[in-house]
Amino acid sequence: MNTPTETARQAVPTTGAHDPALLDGLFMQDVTMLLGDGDDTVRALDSVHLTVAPGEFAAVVGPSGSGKSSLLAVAGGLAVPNSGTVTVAGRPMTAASRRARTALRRDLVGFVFQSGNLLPALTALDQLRLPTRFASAGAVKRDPMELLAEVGMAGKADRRPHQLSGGERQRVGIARALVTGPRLLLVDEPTAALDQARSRDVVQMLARETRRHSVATVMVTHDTEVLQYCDSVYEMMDGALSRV
Ligand SMILES: Nc1ncnc2c1ncn2[C@@H]1O[C@H](COP(=O)(O)OP(=O)(O)OP(=O)(O)O)[C@@H](O)[C@H]1O
Repeated sequence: MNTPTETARQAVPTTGAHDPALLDGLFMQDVTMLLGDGDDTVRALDSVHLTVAPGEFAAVVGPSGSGKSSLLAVAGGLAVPNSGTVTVAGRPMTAASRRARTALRRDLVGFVFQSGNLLPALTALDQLRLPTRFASAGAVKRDPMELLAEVGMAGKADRRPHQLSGGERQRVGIARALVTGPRLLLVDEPTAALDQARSRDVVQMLARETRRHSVATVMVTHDTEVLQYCDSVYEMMDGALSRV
């Protein structure tokens, strides 16, 4: 059986024509994005190539200001690059109108933020129920209680964020991101607010959920300790991405 990384390599032919519409997971080809204007223009992404297959857990490291947030924004259709191709499950995240991009993002992409970003007034269970209400009719919806159980939070389903620890909030955030059955999971510094043991737990959980749900996951991190749980590691430097 192929590892996710081998599948990822095979997914992009090195020669000849290929059709991004046939590629599952995340596919980014020759993506360049300029930010700012005039003398202050920055090449936030510089000819970036990245393929992440379903079930693959990819990490992106790099210094502050190197373009990691820009990469997540473009992959998730929150920003449009100046040039290049970005597809998720074969659907174009670049060419579509803002409205179409919003719909694609809602149905195909899950986001996990630094500190969970939960809504203070909602219980853990309601954090997961909310996005299922906004998902389109055809979108996959997973059972919120089952997902909470998967991340070890079934016993605390009725707790609000202030009644949870940082690691627990992050688990709920991961479950929430998965409840609409995304094909791409974008994770921004999930361990920034956690100690080493909890960081490991959370990242191991991300690795497990990535495989279980066959989602392509991209995690930005400064935490080199957790890279051992990832299938592939990339480094961002002045907007250019290279495999480590
Ligand atoms: N709106 C903007 N206008 C001009 N330049 C910008 C803008 N947003 C970001 N930049 C610049 O683009 C580059 C990439 O920024 P980005 O936020 O993607 O980096 P990062 O690697 O995520 O940084 P950090 O780790 O500090 O979050 C930086 O040089 C930044 O200053």
